[in-house]
Amino acid sequence: ESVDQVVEEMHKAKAQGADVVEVRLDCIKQFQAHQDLEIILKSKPLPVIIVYRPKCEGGLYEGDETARLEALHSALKLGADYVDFELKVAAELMSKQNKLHCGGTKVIVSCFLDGVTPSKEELSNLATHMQATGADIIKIVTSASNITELARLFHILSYSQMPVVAYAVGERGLISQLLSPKFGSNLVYGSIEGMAVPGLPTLESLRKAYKVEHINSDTKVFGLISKPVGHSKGPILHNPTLRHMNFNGLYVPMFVDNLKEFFEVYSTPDFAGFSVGIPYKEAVIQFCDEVHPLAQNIGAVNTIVRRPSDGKLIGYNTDCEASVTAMEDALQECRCINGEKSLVSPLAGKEFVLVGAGGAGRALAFGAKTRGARIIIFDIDFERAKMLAHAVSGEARPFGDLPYFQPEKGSILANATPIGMHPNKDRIPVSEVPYLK
Ligand SMILES: O=C1C[C@@](O)(C(=O)O)C[C@@H](O)[C@@H]1O
Repeated sequence: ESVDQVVEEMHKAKAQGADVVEVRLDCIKQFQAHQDLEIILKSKPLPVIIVYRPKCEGGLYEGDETARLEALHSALKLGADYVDFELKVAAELMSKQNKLHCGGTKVIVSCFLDGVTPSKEELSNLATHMQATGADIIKIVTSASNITELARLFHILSYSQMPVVAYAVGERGLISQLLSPKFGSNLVYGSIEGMAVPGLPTLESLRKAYKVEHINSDTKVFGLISKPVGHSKGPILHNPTLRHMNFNGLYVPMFVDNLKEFFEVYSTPDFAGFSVGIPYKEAVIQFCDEVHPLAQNIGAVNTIVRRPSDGKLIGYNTDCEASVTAMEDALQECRCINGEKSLVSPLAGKEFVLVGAGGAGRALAFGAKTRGARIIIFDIDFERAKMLAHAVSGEARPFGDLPYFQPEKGSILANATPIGMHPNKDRIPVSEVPYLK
């Protein structure tokens, strides 16, 4: 909001690994164009993009248009590395002055499209129109309401003859930014610490979790299909693993609203595999070409591989074995006798109280059954609880009875509900104070 702060934040951006920094003049209070730009451009530690967004284009500037354009021209004259002109302005300037440039400054012509992302043809026409202004780089930003719209932006990025930046903002737009280097984007935007911008990844995540500098056209994409998706630790788990294996791949969160449309649009070998999260673990089975017998039995898939030989989607369930062995490992630690682990599963014969009979719950129940546990199931949908109980020879209880349930000593409680998920991490589905008869 002040020139001093701009200078300070530019240095922070550099320290956090940015290559270029965008300065939004419209955010500076009592902005004095010439004087302030001189300070900013003299003290810049990195190449700078100067942006001065008016309110009608999503910015904060509400003043006179002539003063705004004069400020942008000052930035050109003072040697800003890049100046961003909105398409409308750029087209007008070109028709009046026949030029947008000054010195070595590069001109970005930008366009923000609110609402549904236009078709590929419309986007191509728009890109041609933007290019005709004499821009060095064109930048198209949309507000995607569905992840499938992003494929049109990837198309523009892949086929454009000139440098393009194209991405969508919002939770559903995130992968357009993370994957944009794969499809040829010139810049990836990230926000610096303490200045989170809704819908933009943080610079730190771009550098540390996603390592965008390593992404290229051969990078295979893996993603978590889920809704919501922001809670997942998947990216910080899988991306370092992929790098450790020297595998050119990237794991990204994919906010999916419609499974059918998703699989239709993202059907190329570039999209090599998926994790499946809440609420799709059961519904996704119908989109798999083949399903592993264990996953078929459980009725839930949490991992999909696109088979390289024929592109078919093969569904697996890794939740079952993973969750049960995690519990066994934890219980074995308490059971070690003279440093020896017992060969019998510590779940054998135990009371196993499962809350939530959805995709994750089903995997847990099947896993616990293979280890000989006695399974008691609660779910807000009693029919669903009964169906699962029938499949694992367990017992379903009405959800309303949960607060009064008297567990056996040493009984295991498994929470397979969204209760306790980010951001309400300290919640659990039962009372912490036992019910006393
Ligand atoms: O349950 C989980 C967690 C997960 O959904 C996630 O949020 O990262 C990913 C799934 O593959 C896994 O089965």
